[in-house]
Amino acid sequence: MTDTSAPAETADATAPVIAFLGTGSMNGSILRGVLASGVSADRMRATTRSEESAQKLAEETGVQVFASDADAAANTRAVDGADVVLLGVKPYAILELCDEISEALSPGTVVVSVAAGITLAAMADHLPQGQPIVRSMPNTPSSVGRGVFSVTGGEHTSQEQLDTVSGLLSQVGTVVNVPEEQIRAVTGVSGSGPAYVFLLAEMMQKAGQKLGLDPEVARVLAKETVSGAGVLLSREDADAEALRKAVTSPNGTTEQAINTFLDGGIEQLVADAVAASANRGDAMEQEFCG
Ligand SMILES: NC(=O)C1=CN([C@@H]2O[C@H](COP(=O)(O)OP(=O)(O)OC[C@H]3O[C@@H](n4cnc5c(N)ncnc54)[C@H](O)[C@@H]3O)[C@@H](O)[C@H]2O)C=CC1
Ligand SMILES: O=C(O)[C@@H]1CCC=N1
Repeated sequence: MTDTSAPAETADATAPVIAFLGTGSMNGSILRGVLASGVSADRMRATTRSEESAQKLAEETGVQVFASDADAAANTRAVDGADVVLLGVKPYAILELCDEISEALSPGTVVVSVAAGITLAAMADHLPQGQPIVRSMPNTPSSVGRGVFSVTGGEHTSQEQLDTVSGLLSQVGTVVNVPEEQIRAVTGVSGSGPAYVFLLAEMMQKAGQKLGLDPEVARVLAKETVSGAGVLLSREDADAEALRKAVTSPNGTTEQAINTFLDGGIEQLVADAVAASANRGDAMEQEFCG
């Protein structure tokens, strides 16, 4: 275990205590976002697989971090006394983690899974009878407070408990409520979505290089274009179509590029890619939840 000294700020004793179990890309993004939103490190605990990553995370964040390879009880220690437990391990490991922490959970602790392909019913089978459960589909921009999350409450989750989880997640992004059968679509659009945008940036950089730009210049142009366009789109009432049209002069350069995308079938390709992500979520449900 890596036990850090108490952080300087005073913890808000009314804020929920959150345990982040498995703090890789996704749960690490949420943890960092929650911390940056002003929640005290005193109200959080985390676990990682290795002692080395536990130490790094503890030093970076001031959160108490337990390493599961050094301490077999790491996850149960982190859960003890938590109001909300965020399960952030890979899908294949979620149900085993539910079994592992079951005895340490209080009846009112809300267990939230951010995993693709793990159903509420499967989690309920691996947690104590009546345990409040929430299934969420997040995305990584939550690390900068710009995530988007779907939430779906389980059978024994009260509206108040769902509101607690939504309130927590809304500190690092936008929260939408969806029925469980729509999580596949959320996964296709926003869960996997940041990767599509980064892929576009990568491809723009490569295309710029092909046209003779220095690699570093191409990188800066692609990165600043994609992130700058994201800022424009993030403004209230901004509309993607209107913003696109504002760049596209009649018979100008952009029109040629947009027509090339459309003639090349980008609309169908994007629909196919979003559906492929959703379908993979379905297949994972079959694989891991029976
Ligand atoms: N990466 C993403 O953009 C998104 C991921 N998700 C979901 O988030 C979950 C995690 O995915 P990533 O963060 O991408 O994976 P990751 O591999 O980056 O993170 C998982 C972390 O859990 C740790 N871990 C594994 N077993 C552990 C244990 N027993 N105790 C403590 N720590 C343990 C691993 O060392 C690793 O750091 C998955 O279920 C995925 O479906 C959902 C939406 C988006
Ligand atoms: O690729 C994955 O399986 C996870 C779930 C959504 C985004 N990343």
